[in-house]
Amino acid sequence: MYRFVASRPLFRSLSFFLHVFSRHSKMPSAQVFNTKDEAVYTTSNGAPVGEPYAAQRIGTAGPLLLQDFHHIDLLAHFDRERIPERVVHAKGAGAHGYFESTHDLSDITSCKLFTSVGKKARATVRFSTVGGESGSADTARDPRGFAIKLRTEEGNLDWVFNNTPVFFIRDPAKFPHFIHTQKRDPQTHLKDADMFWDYLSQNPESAHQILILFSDRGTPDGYHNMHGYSGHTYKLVKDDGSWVYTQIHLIADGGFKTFDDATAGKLAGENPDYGIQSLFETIEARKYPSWTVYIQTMTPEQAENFRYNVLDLTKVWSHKDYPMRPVGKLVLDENVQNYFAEIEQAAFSPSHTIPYLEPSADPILQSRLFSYPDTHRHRLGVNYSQIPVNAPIVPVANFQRDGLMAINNQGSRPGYQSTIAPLTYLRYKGAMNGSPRDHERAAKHEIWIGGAFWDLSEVTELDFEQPRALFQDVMNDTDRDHLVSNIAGHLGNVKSPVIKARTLSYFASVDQSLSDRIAKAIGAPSAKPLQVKPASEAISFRAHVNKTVKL
Ligand code: HEM
Repeated sequence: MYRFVASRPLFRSLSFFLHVFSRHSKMPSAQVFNTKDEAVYTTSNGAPVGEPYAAQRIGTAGPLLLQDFHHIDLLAHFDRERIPERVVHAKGAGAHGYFESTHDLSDITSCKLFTSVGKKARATVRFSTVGGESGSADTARDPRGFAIKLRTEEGNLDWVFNNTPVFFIRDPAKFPHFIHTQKRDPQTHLKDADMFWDYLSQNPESAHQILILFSDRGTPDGYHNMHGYSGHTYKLVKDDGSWVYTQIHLIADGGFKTFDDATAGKLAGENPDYGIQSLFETIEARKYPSWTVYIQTMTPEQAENFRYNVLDLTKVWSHKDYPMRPVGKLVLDENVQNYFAEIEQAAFSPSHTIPYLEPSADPILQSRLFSYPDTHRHRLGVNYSQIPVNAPIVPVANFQRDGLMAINNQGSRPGYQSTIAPLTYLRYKGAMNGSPRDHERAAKHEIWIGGAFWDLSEVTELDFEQPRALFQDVMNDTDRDHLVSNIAGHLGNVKSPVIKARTLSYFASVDQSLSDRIAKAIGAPSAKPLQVKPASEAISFRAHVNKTVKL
């Protein structure tokens, strides 16, 4: 009795708040159940229950009764509360908001979202760390995920981005190896510095990303004070079949704020949920976080003359040669009502795209197009796209039927191409992969002809140019001091002298003084750069195109 009397005023004000909030919620798929003041406590089949804490038993001390559905319902559901956490990016935070187009891109794309100034799409965003489990610290040194779902009139567009413009790998089969080295050792079940640097020093194309990760950008101040980058090259397509390569950037209007290593480490102990909390409280205080969305573009001809492979995710495009062009704004203005329903169950995929915004042939991106829906089927079930947070705001009409949790099973519509209730087919000229294109340039980078190769990229001197420029020209003295001490703090834990020496060679390939400063800090001998082929022996994108494409 005491429990109910004591908790009722709190329950009443909370449920009133949820009720009011849900009525005004702009989030189309947010669901709030039983928040009305007069809600009656029930079993899952809606039958009223007198006392939630009571269990049926024989007498007052005998065994429990199987007929007490309330009790079984309660426990059985509780036993199944957990779903698999994401294999990577398990720890996260999220909110809702909107994207608004501020500039007309109709000279380069027919994508409706980007060709009409003022067009808006409701958004759900999930930020995350990568390597840690769902209870790990928000301030860990790690890249951050920045996943955005935009609900457009032509279906959902997901931008599954990170807060760094480059990545550790460019050969997709390396991903599970790399991730395993960031997670726990199979025997000790501990994170392991030897494993971490053993992998990286064998795969030096990671150097660019590692320099960013071990700068203070590796420990952002919360989730909403950072930029987001597509990293991958995408394609913006026009109705006439012409297209440009593009890179997408979200630049935080409040700037990219970071912590130094000591502050991040302290917060990891004191408040592991710092990022979740600061995002929620910032939105509650109506200081809505916002980003300006820009693109860089490159024509197919420019791509063939670009110094780097346009499909290489370890490289950035110079802003001078490929200027940033504004596109729109992303604003987060609504906290979730129910974290699990609206964020944990959110399923983002680079393959969720809309007409005229297409993936490039970047092999990592191509591999991700498969991996995300695959993991969603495992994590959330085959009908994951019918969960309210994932459901498009436009009607879905196709021939997919049944399966676990089929909530929108498309009524009486026949499950085959039928003349009884035919579906209408919109024959876009330039829409989605494989549609007809009449432009010669499109054909050139669209029709790939060649043998089936086991492809694996090679590291050359070219791979150290951008990290070297980052270290020597972009970073200032403080940045460089922090970089050295952040790396030394981690590499100093490595036990194997061989791995330590190879890692110092890896950094010497970027800059000898960087390597020597780290070596001094960890008390190791100076190391020479890795032996790799000269930049002139790197296979250019033009050579790849000419080798595999015949018109
Ligand atoms: C071959 C390379 C990659 C593979 C196989 C891969 C695979 C995965 C998988 C399986 C998940 C878990 C998804 C889920 O359970 O919902 C995930 C999450 C994620 N990945 Fe990747 N990933 C790769 C590279 C990348 C890259 C290059 C980026 C960014 C440019 C990225 C950004 C993200 C983000 C933001 C999430 C979290 C999505 C969310 O918040 O639900 N990943 N990745």
